[in-house]
Amino acid sequence: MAVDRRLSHHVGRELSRWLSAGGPGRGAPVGWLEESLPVKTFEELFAELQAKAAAGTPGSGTVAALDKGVHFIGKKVVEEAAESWMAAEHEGPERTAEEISQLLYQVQVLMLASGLELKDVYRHL
Ligand SMILES: N=c1c2ncn([C@@H]3O[C@H](COP(=O)(O)OP(=O)(O)OP(=O)(O)O)[C@@H](O)[C@H]3O)c2ncn1[C@@H]1O[C@H](COP(=O)(O)O)[C@@H](O)[C@H]1O
Repeated sequence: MAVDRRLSHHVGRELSRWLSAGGPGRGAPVGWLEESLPVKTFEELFAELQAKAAAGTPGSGTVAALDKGVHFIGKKVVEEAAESWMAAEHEGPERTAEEISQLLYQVQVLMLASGLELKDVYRHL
C-alpha cells in the first residue's frame, strides 16, 4: 500500500508538472517530457512549503502533517531515512534518489514544525 500511495503521489506530481510545462506539444520529440520537467531545488521546495504552511492551504499534505505535529513528522523522517538506506543497498541509484527526495521533503517539514528556517540549519554546515 505504501508503494501504491508513493507511486500515485509521484505520478500525480509529474503529471501536474507536465501540464504546467504546457502539456503535449505537436511534434514533441521523444523524451521531451522528461527533459522539459522543471527541477525543484531544495530552496524552492522550502519556500513552497513555507507559503503553504502560512496560508494553511487546503488539501496540502504538508499542512496536514504540520497539524499532526513533531512526533508524527519525526517518524516520517526516520521512515524515509530507512527507506533511503534500503534503496541504496538493494534497489539501485534511481530508487535511492527517489527515497532521498522524500527524506529531504520530510526534513523540511520537520524544520517548519520546529520553527526553523534554512539559514538556521545552513549555519551549522
Ligand atoms: N516531495 C514531496 C513529498 N515526498 C513525499 N511526500 C508525501 O509524504 C507522505 C509520506 O510519504 P510515504 O511515501 O512514506 O507515504 P506512505 O508510507 O505511502 O503513506 P503514509 O505513511 O502517509 O501512510 C506521503 O503522503 C507523500 O505523498 C511528499 N509530499 C510533497 N512533496 C513536495 O511538497 C510539495 C507540496 O506538497 P503539498 O503540501 O502536499 O501540496 C509538492 O509539490 C511536492 O513537491
